[in-house]
Amino acid sequence: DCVWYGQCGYQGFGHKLNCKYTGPPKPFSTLEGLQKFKEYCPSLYTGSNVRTCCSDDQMLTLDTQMGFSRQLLQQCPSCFYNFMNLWCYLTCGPNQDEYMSVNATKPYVTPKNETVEAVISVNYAVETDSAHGMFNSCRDVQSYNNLRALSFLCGEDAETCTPQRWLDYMGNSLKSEAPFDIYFSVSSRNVTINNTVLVPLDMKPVPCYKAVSSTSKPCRCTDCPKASCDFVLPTVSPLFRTENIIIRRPKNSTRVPWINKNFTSIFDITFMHQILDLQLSITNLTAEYRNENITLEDICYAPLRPDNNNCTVMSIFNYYQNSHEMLDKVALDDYGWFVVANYLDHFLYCVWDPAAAHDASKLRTPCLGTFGGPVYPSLVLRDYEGQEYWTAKALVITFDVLNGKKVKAWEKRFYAFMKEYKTLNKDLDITYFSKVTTPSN
Ligand SMILES: CC(C)CCC[C@@H](C)[C@H]1CC[C@H]2[C@@H]3CC=C4C[C@@H](O)CC[C@]4(C)[C@H]3CC[C@]12C
Repeated sequence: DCVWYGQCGYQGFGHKLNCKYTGPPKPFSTLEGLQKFKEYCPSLYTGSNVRTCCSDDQMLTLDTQMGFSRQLLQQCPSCFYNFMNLWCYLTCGPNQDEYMSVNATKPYVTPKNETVEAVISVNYAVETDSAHGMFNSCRDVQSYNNLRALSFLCGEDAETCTPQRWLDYMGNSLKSEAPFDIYFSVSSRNVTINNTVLVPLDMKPVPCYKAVSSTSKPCRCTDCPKASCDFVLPTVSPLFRTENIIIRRPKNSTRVPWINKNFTSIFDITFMHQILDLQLSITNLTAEYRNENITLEDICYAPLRPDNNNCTVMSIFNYYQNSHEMLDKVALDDYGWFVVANYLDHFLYCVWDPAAAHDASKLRTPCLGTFGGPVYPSLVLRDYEGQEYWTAKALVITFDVLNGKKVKAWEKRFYAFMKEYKTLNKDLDITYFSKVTTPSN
């Protein structure tokens, strides 16, 4: 039986909650819902009259929330399949109540003026081997910027991530995109939570060196070290390239005090506008290749293409969506007199929670970059003490591009532009270079 069905109101910033429901699973009511279910949850699909614990609109929510993870993981089909199964069983599994229980609810008044219960946290028991199997199938999946996909999905470096930490991070509504808290129990024995016995879910994960079905392939060996060569690999070509700029200011530049922190001079607002201008000029550069005008957009890595063509630009300006206007945004107190939050408060929030859709200051502006992913502070700042990012002495801007002939042409234009910029801005200490990043490192 089910523990929830359908959606009941919101929590936080537009996160949809589910309605508590104890009863048998139900069929989908639209073709769209059914198709999404078939696409994302093939292992639960038993035919067009399949009965599940998720409504059509829950499937649409799952679809919209999956974009970023899908882009990161789908290149390794077994990993993506296992990852999806975790969310499919949670959202739709017809025997939900065996491995899941509702932990807390809040009242929700329906449009028909009935008061029902909206689920605000759940317990989810996952079998130990299943959790480890899923984790292992995904742990080496490569992503851009020399990082593994897990570095984006685990909230910490892939190196230190563990199955439990991964699940805990994803289930934490303050940190990930989870609409409510999901408390995971990884166990090989039954677990009792608030007098309810849960039988840990066996998801039957597929290892990354095996194909999910006869029509799909196992993962590449760069994404799955165990997938060695019974399957022939194309010669590994360096997939990604990054164009990097590092900028410092003279030592004696004035610092920027704000609240109780002494921000370094790179956080000076005028300076930041200047460097944002530099970044935007680079985004708009055009180069010629075989009588064709190419721009960064033609060669860049845009993880959410075709839905979102914005290039991956790793820079602190993406905390402000690369917009001068967003950088200047301030929130005033109730009397419209004092500034209670500005770009520096936003910065402090975003370095702590780069994937946030909204900061927790009065600004309520997003941290997510325009390319649809988080910007990790360690990639965009240099020379800071510990985790004290406001002490950083250098800004790093990285443009992620896909290797190819067009890139060479664009790069030439980029170098020429940077050379000139350097001569015109002698007060800045600027370094720029390209880096090849092969999927294997
Ligand atoms: C990008 C990183 C930080 C997070 C990766 C995990 C994401 C994809 C996971 C974490 C929690 C998950 C959500 C948990 C609960 C629900 C409610 C359900 O009715 C629809 C799916 C939905 C909305 C899931 C969608 C996918 C989800 C948002």
